Amino acid sequence: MTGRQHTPPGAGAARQAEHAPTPPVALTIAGSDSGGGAGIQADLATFAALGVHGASAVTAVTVQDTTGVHGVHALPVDVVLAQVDCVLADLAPTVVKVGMLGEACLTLAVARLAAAGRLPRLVVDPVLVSTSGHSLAADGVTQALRDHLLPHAVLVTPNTDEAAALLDVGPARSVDEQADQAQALRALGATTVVVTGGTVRTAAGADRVDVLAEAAGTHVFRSSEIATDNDHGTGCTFASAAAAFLARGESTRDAVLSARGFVRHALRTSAGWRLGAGRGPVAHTRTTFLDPPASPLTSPLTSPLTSQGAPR
Ligand SMILES: Nc1ncnc2c1ncn2[C@@H]1O[C@H](COP(=O)(O)OP(=O)(O)OP(=O)(O)O)[C@@H](O)[C@H]1O
Ligand SMILES: Cc1ncc(COP(=O)(O)O)c(N)n1
Repeated sequence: MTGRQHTPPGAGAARQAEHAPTPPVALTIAGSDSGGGAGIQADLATFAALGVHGASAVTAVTVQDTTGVHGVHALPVDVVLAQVDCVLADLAPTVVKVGMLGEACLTLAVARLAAAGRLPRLVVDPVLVSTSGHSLAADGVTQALRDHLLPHAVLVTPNTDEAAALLDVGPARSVDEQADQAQALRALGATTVVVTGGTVRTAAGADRVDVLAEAAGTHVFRSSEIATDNDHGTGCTFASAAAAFLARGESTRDAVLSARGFVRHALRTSAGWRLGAGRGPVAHTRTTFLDPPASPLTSPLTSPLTSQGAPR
């Protein structure tokens, strides 16, 4: 080739993009939701929205839409572990998020990897039952999670029903009971536990309450409920957003606060959507959180830590 090469329009931008900083990598080990609202699909969309490269190990294929779960097909344990192995070896994720495991044998196999120190900064969303009421966990999963996997987690994110099931007690009837359950779960060995989705009736409607338990104490985050029919997958989105913020370098407590802000923004953004005949997905990727790219981790995601009465 002779002379100066022709530079096509936009090539400068393309070259710049080639030199974008390497993103952090997170691995999600979770089930597929064919409707795209929860599970692997929610996790990867959330990672992408937050500038984190998402790798995935699929544990099960669910036949699912916004109206419910119509079938669950577990993948063989060795197929799941092969996905995890190759991602760990090649992409070196710095955070691993676990969602639906489905079967006790897989839960135990993942716990063995965690015990061997192979799952860095483990975030566990102990998925047991879908919001639509379909079981996503076979016999023995609850016990395997409680006795073998949770003790290795830096963060566990049960909703109030999952917390009660893991502790084999009734659902919390007050914020104090929700806090007691968060601390009781933490006593099983996880560094931090946040029990999500408590509801407190108010004169104006309702508040949603998440309670975080850590070594330093218990923190209650309380905000007004967002009126929407599109709340399918909020738990997966919350846990994967927390994993993404951990991967971006935030402390666990800050990552939880940022994840809360992300989910609330996603809920608000999708509140007017009509996707499917049932409870639609939240707006995982229609967020403007990280715009402009400069100082991406400041407002409006983060909010000061408060006990009682977090930002609305
Ligand atoms: N309608 C709502 N308004 C405000 N916050 C909400 C609403 N629904 C869920 N959240 C928040 O979303 C986060 C995770 O929600 P939640 O506890 O409902 O998870 P989950 O029950 O595991 O969700 P899912 O099972 O649907 O994936 C929490 O911070 C919770 O407070
Ligand atoms: C594959 C998969 N993982 C997790 C959930 C929980 O989400 P939800 O409680 O919103 O149904 C789900 N429905 N499907």
